[in-house]
Amino acid sequence: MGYKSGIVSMVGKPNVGKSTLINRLVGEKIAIVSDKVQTTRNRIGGILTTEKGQVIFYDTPGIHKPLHKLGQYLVKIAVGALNGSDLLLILVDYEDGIKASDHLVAQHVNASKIPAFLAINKIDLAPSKDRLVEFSKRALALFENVEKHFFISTEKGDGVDELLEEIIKRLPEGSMLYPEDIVTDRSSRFMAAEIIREKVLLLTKEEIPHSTGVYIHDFQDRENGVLFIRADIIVERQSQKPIIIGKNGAMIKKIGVLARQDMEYIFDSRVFLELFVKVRKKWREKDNFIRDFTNLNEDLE
Ligand SMILES: Nc1nc2c(ncn2[C@@H]2O[C@H](COP(=O)(O)OP(=O)(O)OP(=O)(O)O)[C@@H](O)[C@H]2O)c(=O)[nH]1
Repeated sequence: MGYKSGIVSMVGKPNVGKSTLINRLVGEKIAIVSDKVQTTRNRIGGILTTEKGQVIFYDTPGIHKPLHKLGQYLVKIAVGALNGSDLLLILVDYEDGIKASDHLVAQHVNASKIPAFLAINKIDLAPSKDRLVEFSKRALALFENVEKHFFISTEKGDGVDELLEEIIKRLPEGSMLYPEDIVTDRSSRFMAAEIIREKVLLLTKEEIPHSTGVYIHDFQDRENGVLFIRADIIVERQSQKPIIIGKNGAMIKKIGVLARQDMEYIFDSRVFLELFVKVRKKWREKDNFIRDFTNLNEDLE
């Protein structure tokens, strides 16, 4: 068998574990992970190169019913991302069960006619094998193009190696699409913005997450070997600003420290990070703001 290569798009409702799986597979912190829904706002290619093949993973934003303009756009990316994939990897969540959002995912997946694997995730939370089998039957009934299904725990790692092996086997023969040492096709700017947003989500409460954007103003290698990054955290309401800044600046300092630590690890460089908070009313309704603050790279219609 020759060398394999191809694109695998992960699909599944928000919070099903797509980012965790990509991180586990690719082994570096690429897609940001949080326990709040709709973390992933963009397509993040995690690239995995082994002796047998190269897989380009796309982590698509969760497909869900759009509630506002940004939501509509996210759905558009999720559906658009399926075209051009060699294989779809559908994730369903044992813990959360089959919901309306899974039916929505199934609609898009079935319409695409692209071959698919189904991964039943979070099996570490299942009380018995029987329950899992019963759940898998219900999940399989939703999808028309599933060739194989797998039981996995992206968090614990169970079943992930076997899944990967089968994915590579299923891809077409072909040479590497990217150099061996590349793990993502996203820009460092994008990664920096996502890291900051992850820390905001992690440290603030419910009122903040869905209305937060990050805009990277400066991203420069300085002569002294320090990477200088200046970024704005964008909120929608004046009342949200003090939450992010915190008492005497304590919160923004914490966000900055945690983000900088991750950046230094990922960029393998010392990082100087400067953060500001800006209020942009209703930015999620305005195309130019959406483009800047979510770092989306595709044209809005
Ligand atoms: N117990 C358990 N939790 C998991 C597993 N996989 C993911 N999680 C948790 O589920 C939550 C969501 O995981 P993500 O990887 O961010 O999910 P996602 O599908 O990328 O989410 P969106 O970006 O919102 O679409 C996180 O809190 C994970 O820690 C698993 O196998 N077992």
